[in-house]
Amino acid sequence: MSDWTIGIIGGSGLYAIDALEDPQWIAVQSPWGDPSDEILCGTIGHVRVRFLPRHGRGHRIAPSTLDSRANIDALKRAGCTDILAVSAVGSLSEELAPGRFVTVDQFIDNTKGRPSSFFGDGFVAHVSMADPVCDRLSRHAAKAVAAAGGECTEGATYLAMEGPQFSTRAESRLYRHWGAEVIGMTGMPEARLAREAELPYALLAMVTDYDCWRDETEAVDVGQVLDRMQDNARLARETIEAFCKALPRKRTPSPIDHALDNAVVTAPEARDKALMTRLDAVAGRVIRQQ
Ligand SMILES: CSC[C@H]1O[C@H](OP(=O)(O)O)[C@H](O)[C@@H]1O
Ligand SMILES: Nc1ncnc2[nH]cnc12
Repeated sequence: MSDWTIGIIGGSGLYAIDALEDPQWIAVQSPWGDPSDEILCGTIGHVRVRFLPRHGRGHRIAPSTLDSRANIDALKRAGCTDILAVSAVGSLSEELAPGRFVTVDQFIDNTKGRPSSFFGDGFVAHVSMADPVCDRLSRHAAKAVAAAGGECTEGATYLAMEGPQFSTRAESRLYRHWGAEVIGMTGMPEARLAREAELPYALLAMVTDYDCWRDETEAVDVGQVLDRMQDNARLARETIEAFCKALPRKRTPSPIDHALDNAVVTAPEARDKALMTRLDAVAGRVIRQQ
């Protein structure tokens, strides 16, 4: 086995993966809440894989109520070194037609009131989100899409909306003016939390629709998203398999493994013990150092 443990977060339409050897659903407790489901643990080639369906099996959990803190914390507790998240997205760009895969490299967070940090009073920390994804994983994901026979555009700005309703036409056009290229409901705060947990994170998005800005296309509905996802599910699964199999055996360190170095501002004597206990997985590395 290599030293990669890849957490895969499966989005709409991706609730399990069949390429896993020795698959086992395992419940992982988190002090932050209930993860969306048990974690499907197994291996693909030389890589340990921990798969978590973002909305739970059967798509039980809505984007606004799914507990991203519990999900990221549980994946960290399950030993993940890196996370590849998969999402269905609407396209805000003519060139990104339904069926295409996209690696996200920037986010605009327009979600409202979701818990978006592990830190707070008693343990204040500020990580950089300037470059919110791991380039190495994103490049690797794009190559895996090509190896599986799909087409992937590298680098797009993802607008995270609250939902669960889809956007109005005015919103959809506004987001295009803001420079957003794809839209979804779950990429934030997930990406922020992965960074706080020092987990390199990449978001592989599958374009399912043109949202509602394009006059010549029907406005998005959930049927369009799920139909497109069903068409793409095989490609998504083969991409995940190709992604794991092509990882080099040796995982060289990423700067994101140390995202909390120089991020914590609360003096050791002013820290909240109860919060530090909850942070044992996410920030244990820096807590133990100080
Ligand atoms: C099922 S349509 C809207 C739903 O699909 C996307 O989910 P995910 O990002 O988990 O693939 C979108 O964000 C919404 O949650
Ligand atoms: N148009 C859209 N808006 C928000 N989330 C989506 N997920 C898939 N398509 C979407």
